[in-house]
Amino acid sequence: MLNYKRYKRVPVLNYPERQWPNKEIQKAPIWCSVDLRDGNQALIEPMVVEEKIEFFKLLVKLGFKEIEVGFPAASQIEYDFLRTLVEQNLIPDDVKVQVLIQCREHLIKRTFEAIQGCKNVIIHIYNSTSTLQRDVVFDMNREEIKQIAIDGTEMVKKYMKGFDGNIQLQYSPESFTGTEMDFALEICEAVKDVWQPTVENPIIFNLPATVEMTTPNVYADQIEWMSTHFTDRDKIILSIHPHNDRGCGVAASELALLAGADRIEGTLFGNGERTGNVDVLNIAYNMFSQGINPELDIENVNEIIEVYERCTKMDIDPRHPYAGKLVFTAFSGSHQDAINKGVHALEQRKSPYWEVPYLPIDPSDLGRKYEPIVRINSQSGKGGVAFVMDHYYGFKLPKVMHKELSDEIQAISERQGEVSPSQIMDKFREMYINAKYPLHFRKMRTEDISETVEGYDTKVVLTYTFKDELKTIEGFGNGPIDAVKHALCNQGGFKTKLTMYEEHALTTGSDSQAASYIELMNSETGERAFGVGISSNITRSSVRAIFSAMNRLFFRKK
Ligand SMILES: CC(=O)SCCNC(=O)CCNC(=O)[C@H](O)C(C)(C)COP(=O)(O)OP(=O)(O)OC[C@H]1O[C@@H](n2cnc3c(N)ncnc32)[C@H](O)[C@@H]1OP(=O)(O)O
Ligand SMILES: CC(C)C(=O)C(=O)O
Repeated sequence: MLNYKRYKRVPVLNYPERQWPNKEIQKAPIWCSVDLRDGNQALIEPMVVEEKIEFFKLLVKLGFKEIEVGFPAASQIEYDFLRTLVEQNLIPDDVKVQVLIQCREHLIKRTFEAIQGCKNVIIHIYNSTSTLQRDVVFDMNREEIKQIAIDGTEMVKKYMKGFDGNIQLQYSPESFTGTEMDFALEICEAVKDVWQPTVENPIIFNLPATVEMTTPNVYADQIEWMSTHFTDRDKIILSIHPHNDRGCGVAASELALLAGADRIEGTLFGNGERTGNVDVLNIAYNMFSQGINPELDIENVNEIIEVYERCTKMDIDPRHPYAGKLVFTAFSGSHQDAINKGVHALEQRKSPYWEVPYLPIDPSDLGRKYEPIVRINSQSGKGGVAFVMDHYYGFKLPKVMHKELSDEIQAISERQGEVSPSQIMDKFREMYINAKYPLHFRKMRTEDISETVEGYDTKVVLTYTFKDELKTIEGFGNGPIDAVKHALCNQGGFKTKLTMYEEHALTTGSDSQAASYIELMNSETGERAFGVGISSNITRSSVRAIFSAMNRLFFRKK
């Protein structure tokens, strides 16, 4: 049996004044990417300088204005990377580079050497403040831990004197979520007192869920409590830095935004320590799907995936929100049916809003234009097959035809598994369009007859083969379709009734084709069959559909 008694419940904050449950996200936060630091420090193979440069360029292209580039005092690669950014002039003027350092003098000194030449830098100092780390890692009391932060801030003030660019200070009470709130507040206030931020150059207090320890509402309470208890709130940017240990990083971030966070640190696709940092793209796409401008240029998720996978050597899970290969694909019949109907309704209503069941956003808005929304396997239904015929080949099959084709495709999928669109089209062609034996239409001439013959106004002279023998016959009817049907029925001794007729253009432009769909009923037996014809001429496509239906009704092997 699982020994759950080994685990203590994380204390929750007693905070009944909370306001965040009544709020809504209204705008994008300040985004800060920590891919090149927190993400990178968790990789099996951390990125080399060239990979970091490529990744940095991607982040700039996506619109990140704050990018943590590493821990330059930690290793030569980290140091060299920042120097390369500076020396190759790769940091746009409107982008702040952020560097992480422990509150230790030799590391701070080295970091200031690394940032020489940068215009805008966020110096990010941290120390662990949680009850557990104070006890087992540092063996220090609250005052001693606070002193580390104060000393670190003073050291930054000392070294910034010889620096030309703009410095903003960020302080993280690391392991914040395991820290008593009054102590987290006390230590931040102590740092603030030393730093003396201004409204123009606010200090960033970054309150990390270094380890996600409990439910997202508790993190939101902690963030709102801090936000409402800070003094000089207008001189503070409240930043969050959630991890995803319980799989709730995105939820915790969203609730923390409601609770007053101004800024989010996270990574693309949630790379990072253990289960990762929060996935900032996920949050941004969530905002986008609510009609909020995410203020990131994320309209080509495939390009982001490509650079990410190459540089980090990590894969995106097929079910990853927005980015996974399968997240915009429906295999199951009822989902496909609803998507098929939803897409048609969208086209017909011409609404400016995207509203399709099971698809929270239009995949093409993320640059996922060419990926299949509907894939066909044994779980699929007639709506899915109709969707494939329409979306890949432009055939808008009449509803009454859906089942017959779908039954055939289902039989194939039960034998072989997934059925590709081209296999579906091949089957459709084989069943309907190529139903040209024994009756095969060749040509026809139509005449309007003013003096009606037996009440008909159209005469056709029809040439076709029957079992490869060429024949030319005449027929009369109300319009060419009726006249051809009568001609064939009289010639062959068949009695039929037309029970369905639909047609539409297949493509637009000068070489457009028409598709015609017909259902004929054998008036003696009640049996029915569909026929399909295509041609650049609408009359000819209808006649081909009649031939197809006649062959299938009277000559198909049962
Ligand atoms: C939650 C996070 O992600 S925090 C960021 C973590 N990232 C990294 O650690 C990656 C880069 N780090 C490194 O490469 C190394 O840690 C270095 C180069 C920075 C420092 O290396 P070292 O000095 O050899 O060792 P280490 O990091 O283990 O330092 C431990 C010492 O620093 C102290 N320390 C740890 N964090 C801090 C801090 N934030 N401020 C001040 N002192 C600290 C510890 O108490 C310990 O002290 P002790 O030696 O007296 O016991
Ligand atoms: C340095 C801090 C912000 C950190 O990475 C964390 O707490 O996860």
